[in-house]
Amino acid sequence: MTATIIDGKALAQTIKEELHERIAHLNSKGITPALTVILVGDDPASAVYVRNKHNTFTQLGLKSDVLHLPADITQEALLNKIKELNQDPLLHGILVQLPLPSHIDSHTVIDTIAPEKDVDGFHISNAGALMIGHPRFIPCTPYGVMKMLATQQVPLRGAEAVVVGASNIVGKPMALLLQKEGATVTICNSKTKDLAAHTKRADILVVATGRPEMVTGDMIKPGAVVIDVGINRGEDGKLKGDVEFSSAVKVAGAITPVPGGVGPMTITMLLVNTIEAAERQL
Ligand SMILES: Nc1nc(=O)c2c([nH]1)NC[C@@H]1CN(c3ccc(C(=O)N[C@@H](CCC(=O)O)C(=O)O)cc3)C=[N+]21
Ligand SMILES: [Mg+2]
Repeated sequence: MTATIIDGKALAQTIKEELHERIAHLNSKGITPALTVILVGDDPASAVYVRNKHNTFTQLGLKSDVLHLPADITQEALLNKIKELNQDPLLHGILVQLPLPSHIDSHTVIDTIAPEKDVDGFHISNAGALMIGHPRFIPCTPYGVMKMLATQQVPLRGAEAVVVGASNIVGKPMALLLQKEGATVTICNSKTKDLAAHTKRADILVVATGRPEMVTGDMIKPGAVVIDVGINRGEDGKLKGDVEFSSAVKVAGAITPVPGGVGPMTITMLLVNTIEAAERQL
């Protein structure tokens, strides 16, 4: 038995094709959805993601700007730049690429973005909206995972879901979205005792730890749906997930690959959120 491979790249393509109509409608009203990505410093991995986002946006006819700021920019100067962008009526989305240099407090930065332009869904008011079950902008990675589960028709009501990783960007919003659909959700973290005892109970296992190949086949319930959010670049330049694919694929019922799984869906949901931000102007 070998698992179904959940093709994130193909699903991303399908969703993008469905967006053409919405983009054309906005265009007919004189609106071009526009995103500005702020990149601070010159982390090579961040530069790759920012380039991927920019290319995806321009391919669909959306406006995309990258604002590249020096690593030693003061927090005040960065906040002022965001406040300026908040005021621009032709701009619908603002994304500050994370991580930021250590002299900058990322919470302060994110909460300076106008919530209605926070297409990452990281602002405290967007996080709160999701928490109470009335989401405004849903963070792109967990949003993309929910689309993958829906397309695979994975039953969520009453399912045992285990999320490994408790970040504000992935783990916590992922857990809330699964819970909203009626799953029983366990959130594990780096201090969890006997992680395998939890993961082995999961019908749906989402792994977002940033630790390469830490979940292995023996930690997976036979037939489970395994979602690998990890993107770790090895010394050989190859991408590795947080799940050891070679052993997991023999046990799981369905699994996302890395690359070509969650990553392309993240970018697609950023498109969706930016288009939605623009549609609020209609
Ligand atoms: N404010 C903010 N929002 C983010 O959404 C955000 C961020 N900061 N910081 C970094 C992470 C990472 N991230 C990825 C997006 C797409 C791929 C992606 O497209 N991956 C491809 C391949 C990428 C490759 O080849 O390097 C794949 O998995 O198939 C990966 C990673 C968004 N992030
Ligand atoms: Mg995101």
